[in-house]
Amino acid sequence: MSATIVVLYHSSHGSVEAMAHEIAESIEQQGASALLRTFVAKNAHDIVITKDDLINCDGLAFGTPTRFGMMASQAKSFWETTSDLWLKGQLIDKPACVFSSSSSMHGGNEATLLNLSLPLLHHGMMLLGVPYDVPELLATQTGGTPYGATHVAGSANSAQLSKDEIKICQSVGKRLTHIARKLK
Ligand SMILES: Cc1cc2nc3c(=O)[nH]c(=O)nc-3n(C[C@H](O)[C@H](O)[C@H](O)COP(=O)(O)O)c2cc1C
Repeated sequence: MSATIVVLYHSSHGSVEAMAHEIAESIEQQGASALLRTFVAKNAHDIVITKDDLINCDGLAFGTPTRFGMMASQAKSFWETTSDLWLKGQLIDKPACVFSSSSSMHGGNEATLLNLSLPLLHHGMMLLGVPYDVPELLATQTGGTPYGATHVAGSANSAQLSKDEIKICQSVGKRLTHIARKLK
C-alpha cells in the first residue's frame, strides 16, 4: 500500500539534515514516498513545507537541532502558523516521530525531543518512540533514545552519524511507515 511520509527538519550545520536523509531513505526502502521538507529555504535543494504537505501526508518525522534544550525557532515559528489545521483537526491520528542533534551527549537532546513532541500532541498526532527491540538503543555509546533518534555532533559539530545512530534513524523510518500504513 502506498504511503506518503513528510520528513520535516531544520538544520544549520548538516547534522539534522543527515539524520533526515537516513530516515527518508529507510521510508523509501519500504516502498513509500518520503517528502523532505524544511522550514526555510537555506540551500538550493530545500523544499519549504506547506500546510497541504501536512494535511495530505500519512505520517510525519520532525527534527531540529537542540537549541538550549528546545526546538529551533524556525520550527516553532512555523507551528505557530498552524492554528487553522488545529481548529479543523486535520492532523489528528497521523503517526509521527521526532529527532534531534546536539553538540554534547547530555546537552538537552532528550528535553528537545519532548519539546518537539508538544505541538504534534496538540495537533492530535500519535507519537512513536524507539522501542527497545532496536538493539542499538541499548548498545549505543553515542545518540539514540527511546523518545526518538538523536545524534551527538561534538563541540565542533564535526562528528559523522555513528553506526548505531544510523540504525536508529533507519528503524524510526521503517516503523513510522509500517504504522502509517496500518492506520491508513
Ligand atoms: C543557539 C544554539 C543553542 C544550542 N543549544 C545546545 C544545547 O542546549 N545543547 C547542546 O548540546 N548543543 C546545543 N547547540 C548545538 C547544536 O544543537 C548542535 O550543533 C547541533 O548538532 C546542530 O545541528 P545541525 O548541524 O543540524 O545544525 C546549540 C546551538 C545553537 C546555535
